[in-house]
Amino acid sequence: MATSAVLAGHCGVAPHEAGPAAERAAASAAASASADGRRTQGAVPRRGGAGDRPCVRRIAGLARARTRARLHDRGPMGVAARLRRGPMRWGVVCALLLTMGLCAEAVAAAAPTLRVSVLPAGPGAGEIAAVREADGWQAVADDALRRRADARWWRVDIDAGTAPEPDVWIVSIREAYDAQLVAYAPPDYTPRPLATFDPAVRQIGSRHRLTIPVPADRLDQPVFIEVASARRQPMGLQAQPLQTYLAADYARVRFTSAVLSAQLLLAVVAAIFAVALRRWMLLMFCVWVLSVALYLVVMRGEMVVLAPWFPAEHAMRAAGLGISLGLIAAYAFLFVLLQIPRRYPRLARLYRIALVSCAALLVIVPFLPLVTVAPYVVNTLLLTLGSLALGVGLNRALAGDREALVFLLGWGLVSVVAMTRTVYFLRYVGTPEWLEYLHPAADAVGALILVLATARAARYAEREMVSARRSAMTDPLTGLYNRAQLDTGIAQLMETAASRGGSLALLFVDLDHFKQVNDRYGHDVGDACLRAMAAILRRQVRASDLVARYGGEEFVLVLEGSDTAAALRVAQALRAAVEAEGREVGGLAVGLTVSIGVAMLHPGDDIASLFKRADEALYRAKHEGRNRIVLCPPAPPRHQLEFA
Ligand SMILES: Nc1nc2c(ncn2[C@@H]2O[C@H](COP(=O)(O)OP(=O)(O)OP(=O)(O)O)[C@@H](O)[C@H]2O)c(=O)[nH]1
Repeated sequence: MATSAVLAGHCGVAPHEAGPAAERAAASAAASASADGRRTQGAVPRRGGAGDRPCVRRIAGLARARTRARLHDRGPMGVAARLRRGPMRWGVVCALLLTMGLCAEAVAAAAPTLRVSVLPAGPGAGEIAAVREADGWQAVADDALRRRADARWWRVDIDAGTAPEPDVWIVSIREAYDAQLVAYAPPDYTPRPLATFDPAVRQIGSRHRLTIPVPADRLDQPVFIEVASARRQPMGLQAQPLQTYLAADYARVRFTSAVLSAQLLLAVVAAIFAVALRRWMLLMFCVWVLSVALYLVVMRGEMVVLAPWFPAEHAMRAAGLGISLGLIAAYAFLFVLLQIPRRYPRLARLYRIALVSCAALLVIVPFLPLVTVAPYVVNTLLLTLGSLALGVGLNRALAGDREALVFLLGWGLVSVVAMTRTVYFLRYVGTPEWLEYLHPAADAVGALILVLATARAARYAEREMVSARRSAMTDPLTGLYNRAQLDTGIAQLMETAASRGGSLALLFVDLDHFKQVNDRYGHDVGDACLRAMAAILRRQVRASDLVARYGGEEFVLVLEGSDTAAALRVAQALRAAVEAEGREVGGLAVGLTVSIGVAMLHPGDDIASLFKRADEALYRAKHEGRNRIVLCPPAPPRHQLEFA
C-alpha cells in the first residue's frame, strides 16, 4: 500500500475573482491551453523530440548557415561606405602603404644606366673574338635579354653618366630562372658561365640575380652575353655600382624572407581555419599560398642555398607543377568563394571550361616543350579567368556582398599584379623591376587579408554557435534548461549516481491554479510569474543540481547526491519561498503556490519510471489540496510484485 508523506502546506491559492481582464484572457488562455496540453496522472514523460539530440555538428552547421545568411543577406551598401568602416579600412591602408613603400624603393633603386643590343645572325657558341669585331648590332627597346631563334649574342653598353666612380660595377640579370648564359666582360673577356641553379657558379651577393662584375675604369667597353638556353620570358638587365647593388640585394633578400615567412604562417593559419570551421575551400587557398612560396624559394635561387643536394631540375619541375596546381586551386577557390555557379550560371559554364582547359594544359605543357603556342593559350586562359573573377567580385561588392568585397581587397591586388605580369610576358617585354617586389608582396598581403577575413567570419561563426547552442539548451522565457537539455542532463546524473551508488532525487514542481493567474491578469503577468518562479528555483538549488522548465508551468529539479530527507528539505524550502515571494509579482497579489512531487532514484530505474513516480506524487499533491509536497513511495520489491 502506498504511503504518502505530506508536509506542511496551506492552501494559498488567490481568490477566484472575475473581472474585465478575465474575458480578455479567456480567449488567449483557451488557445494556449489547447496548444499546451495538460499533464495527466500517470503519464509517462516522453523523451525525444526535435530538439533533444544536441549534436555539435548540427549546431555548427546551423551556426555556419546563419553566419553565411547574415553575411549575404545584409542590405546593399556601397563599397565606399564599407571601406569607411572598421578593420577593413585599416587593411586597405596597410596594403596601400606597403605597396607604395615597395614601389618607391624599387623606383629609387632603378636607374637607366645601360643600352642593350642584339646580333641577329653571326658567330656561334664561344666565338667571342668574332663577336667583338661583328657589325650589325640592333638596339632593343627594353633593357632585357631573351631567348631568340635567330640570335644568341647580346651586347650591353654601360652608361655611368656623371655618377661618382666606384671600383667595380655590377651588371645584373633578373628573372633568369634556369637560363644558361655565358658572360664576356672587360678587361680580359674570359668566359664566365652564369646559372642560377648551379652551385659551382659563383655569384656576387645572393642568387636572386645573375651577376657580371665590370671594373669601373673599363665601363666604356661593352659586355657580351651569350644566351645558350633560356625560358621564353625576357630577363631584365641592370647596371649599378657594387655597393648599390649589394645594398639592394640585401633588401631583396630581407624582403623575400619576410614574405616567405608570412606566406608559410598564413598557410598554416588558413589550414587551421579550414579544419576548425570545416570550410574546405580554404585548403585550396593554402595550396595556392604554399605553391607561390615554393615558387619563390626555387626560382629566386634560395633552393640552391637551402638544399644544395636537391637536383635543380627536379626542384624547378616541382615548383612549376606546384604553381600550376596553385593557380588552378586559386581559381577554383574563387569559383566557390564568389558563388559563381549559383549567381552566374552562364558565366560559370565559361569559367569551368577555361579552368578545366587551363588545368589540362598546365599539366601537359611541361611534357610538350615543342608546342610553342601552348604557353600563350595558358596565359590567355589565365587572363580570362582572372578577368571573370575580378568582374564578378566587383559586381558583387557593388551590390553589397561582404565576402566579395573581401575578395576584391585580398585577391584583387594579387590578380591585377599577376595579370600585369602575364601581359608583360605575352608582349615579350621585360617586366619592370617593381613587379619583382610587388608580386610576392601582393601575394602575401592578399593572403593576409583573406585570412583576416576568415578569422572575422570565424568569430561570427563562433558567436552564432555559442548562441545557437545556448538557445538549443535553454528555455527562452525563463533561461532555465529546456526539456531536451533536461533529458540529456538527467541521463548523465542517473548514470553517475548508478555507477557510484549515490542517491538522486527528482522534484516535479507545478504552479497551482496558474490558469487563473493568466485569466485574471493576462499572459504578461503569467510570464512574469514564470520568470519569478525560475529565479526562486535558481536560488534554492546548488550549482551541481539540474533545474529545468519541463513545459508550461511545470518545472523539474534533479538533486544529485541528496537522500530523501535532504530532498524533502529542499522541496519544503522551495514551497515556502514560492509562497512567501510569490505573494506579489510585479505589484499584483497573484499569490503563487506550488505543488511538488518527489521521487528518489531506485536501482533499476530508468528516466521514464523515475518521472512516472514523481508525476504520481505531484498528482497526489494536487489532489490533496495543492501547495504541498508528496513523496512517492519506493517501488515494491520485484518478488512482492510477483507474488502479490
Ligand atoms: N503566461 C504563460 N502561461 C502559460 C505558459 N505556458 C503555459 N501557460 C499557461 O499555464 C496554464 C496551465 O493551466 P492548467 O494546466 O489548467 O494548470 P493550472 O491552472 O495551474 O492548474 P493546476 O495545475 O491543476 O493547479 C494554462 O493557462 C496555460 O496557458 C507560458 O509560457 N506563459
